[in-house]
Amino acid sequence: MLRFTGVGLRYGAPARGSGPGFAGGAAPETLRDLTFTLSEGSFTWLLGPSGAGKTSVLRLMQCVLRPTRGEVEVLGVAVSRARRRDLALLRRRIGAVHQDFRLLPHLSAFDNVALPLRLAGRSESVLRAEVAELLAWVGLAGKQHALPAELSGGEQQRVAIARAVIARPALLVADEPTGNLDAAQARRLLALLIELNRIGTTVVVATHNEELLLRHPAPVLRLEAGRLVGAAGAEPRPAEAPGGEPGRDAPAPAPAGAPPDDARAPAARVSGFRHAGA
Ligand SMILES: Nc1ncnc2c1ncn2[C@@H]1O[C@H](COP(=O)(O)OP(=O)(O)OP(=O)(O)O)[C@@H](O)[C@H]1O
Repeated sequence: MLRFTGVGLRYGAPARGSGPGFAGGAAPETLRDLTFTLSEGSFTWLLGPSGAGKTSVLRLMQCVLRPTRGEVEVLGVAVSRARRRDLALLRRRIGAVHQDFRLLPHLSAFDNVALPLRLAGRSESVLRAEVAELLAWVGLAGKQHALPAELSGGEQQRVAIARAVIARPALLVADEPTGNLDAAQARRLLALLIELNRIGTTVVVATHNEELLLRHPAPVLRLEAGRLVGAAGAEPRPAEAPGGEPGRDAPAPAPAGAPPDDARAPAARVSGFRHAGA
């Protein structure tokens, strides 16, 4: 479960509880009064104009930032009160796709994707097949040995996505994960996120890509100037389609070009699946 209670974030200020005498600073808050709960296994779109605070919300969910006010609870852990060591362990259960990819430049595509499994102590013989399968699924079978600098922006984004999902995290946060992908690749990524969610991962995706919302209607958190807009921040309907109403009651049919059922993402075919640390 993911719970924000009265959360405020002010960049440049010490996190709540990090030192005595903290008065709050003079800069305006980037995030203000965020209160919402996302249940375990949910799928949520995070929307809002540029600068609204979407990346900041995802960083709080990833536990790389602590709130300056209020409380963030991630997978049962209250982040403000958690010890550094516990936060490090918690982060291993969270997959993240960053807007700027953050691939390790000296590692090949294969080794970047393999990293979370190696950190989890998986044997080389097992991880080799899993990494190869996922890289093939995202269309990079021939690029396993390429360094990030030898890949296009879209290819780097696909490596970043594969790295985020390979360990089947309990929580996946993705920041504009289709920003560098063409329409077909974006649909394939969506299929991967849906399969991961279907086997239990809580998924939160920040996006400006309206087509994705129409294809996969799900609850929406909408931010404007650091605040949630809409009732309690959770809207049950996706953005309206031009000339149509794709709401939750009438999910959009998969348009032509969507992956067929037999093209299920690798995550869906794993039997006996358990989330990292579950
Ligand atoms: N490290 C930082 N230090 C200071 N201010 C920051 C920092 N990161 C973000 N901000 C500010 O916080 C505000 C929200 O930024 P954020 O990146 O969360 O928005 P966003 O909705 O993700 O935007 P975009 O859609 O353009 O990525 C912006 O005004 C930004 O300048």
